[in-house]
Amino acid sequence: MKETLIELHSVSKIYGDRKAVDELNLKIFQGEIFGLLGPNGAGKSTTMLMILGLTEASAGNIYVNGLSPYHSAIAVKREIGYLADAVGFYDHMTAHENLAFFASLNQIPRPQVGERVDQLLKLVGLSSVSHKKPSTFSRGMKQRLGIAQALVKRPKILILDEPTLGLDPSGVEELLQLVRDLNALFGITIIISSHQLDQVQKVCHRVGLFVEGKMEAVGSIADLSHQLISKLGHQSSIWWHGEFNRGKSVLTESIIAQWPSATLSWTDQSVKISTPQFSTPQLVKLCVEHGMSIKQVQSNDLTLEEIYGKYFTPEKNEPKSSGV
Ligand SMILES: Nc1ncnc2c1ncn2[C@@H]1O[C@H](COP(=O)(O)OP(=O)(O)OP(=O)(O)O)[C@@H](O)[C@H]1O
Repeated sequence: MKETLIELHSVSKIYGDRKAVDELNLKIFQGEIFGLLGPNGAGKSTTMLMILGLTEASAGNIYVNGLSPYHSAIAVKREIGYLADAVGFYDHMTAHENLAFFASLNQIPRPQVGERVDQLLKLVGLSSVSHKKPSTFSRGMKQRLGIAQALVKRPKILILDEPTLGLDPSGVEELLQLVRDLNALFGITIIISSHQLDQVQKVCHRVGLFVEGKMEAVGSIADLSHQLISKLGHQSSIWWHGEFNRGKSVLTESIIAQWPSATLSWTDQSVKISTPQFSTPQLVKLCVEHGMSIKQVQSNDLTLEEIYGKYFTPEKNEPKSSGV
C-alpha cells in the first residue's frame, strides 16, 4: 500500500472576498511525481505555499509527514525543498559560493559543505560552470541551480512552482529529465505545478486538475481519460472509401437503436460517433454490415490537453451532432 506523505482535508484559503482554494481534499503519496495543473490564478501556488507552511490555511487541515506545516513549521520545512517561480541568487557570488552559503544557512556542518555542493552541482549538470556567477547562466541553468539549492538539505519532498516556464525546448527536456532522475535515484516525492500540460504529462505519475480553487479531477492520465470518457462519452471516428451516402440513414437508425444516447456527426467521407461506453468494435461491425468499405478507424485516446480542454472549457468541446 502507498504511504501518504502529504494530506489536505477540506482546505480553503480566502483572500478578502476571494476563495483562492476551495475545500481541497488531496493525498500525495511517498515517492510519486504529482502534477498540479491549472490555468493562471487557479490556486496552485497558494496550495504549495500552504503545504510549505508559508501561508496559513483559512480552513481545513494539512499534514506533511503527519505534521502541520503551520504549527510545526521548522520540522516541516526541513523535509521540503522549494523552487519558487522566481528564483534569485546572490550575484556577487559564484554558483558554488551561492550553494555553500545556502548550505551554511541550513546548518549543514562546515566540513560537509564543500563535498555536498560539489555533488549537487554534478547532479544538476553544472559542475563545469560552478565558478561562474549565476547572472551569466541561461534560465534553464538557473532553474537547475535553484533545484540544487532546494536539495541542499536533502529533503524528502521537492516542490517546483512552474519550473519549465520560459525555458526553450532543450531546457525543458533537461529539467524534466532531472526531475525523473531525482525521483528514480533518491525516491524524492515531487510536486510540480504547471499550465504546460504536454510537459507535465511526460513525467507525472498522477496529476490534479485545478480550476478556480477547486480540484476538478485527480488521477493518472489513464484514470483521467476513463473518468472523462464515462462523463462525456467515447468517440469513434470512421472513414470510408467510395460512396456511402445511401447507407447513412439506415446506419444511423441501427446505431440509435443500440445506443439511444449516441450522437453522430457526418462529413462527406467520415462519421464521428459518440457513445456512452467504448463501442468502437461493435460500431465497425455495424458499418461493415451496412455495406461501408472502411478506410480508417480512430478510437479516442484522450491526451491530457484534450482532458484539460474538456474540463476547463466544456462548452467548446461538447460532442456535436448533425443530421444525416
Ligand atoms: N497574497 C494574495 N493576496 C490576495 N490574493 C491573492 C494572493 N495570492 C494569490 N491571490 C489570488 O488567489 C488566486 C489564486 O492564486 P495562485 O497564485 O494560487 O494561482 P496559480 O494557480 O498559482 O496561478 P499563477 O500561475 O498565476 O500563480 C488568484 O486569484 C490570486 O489573484
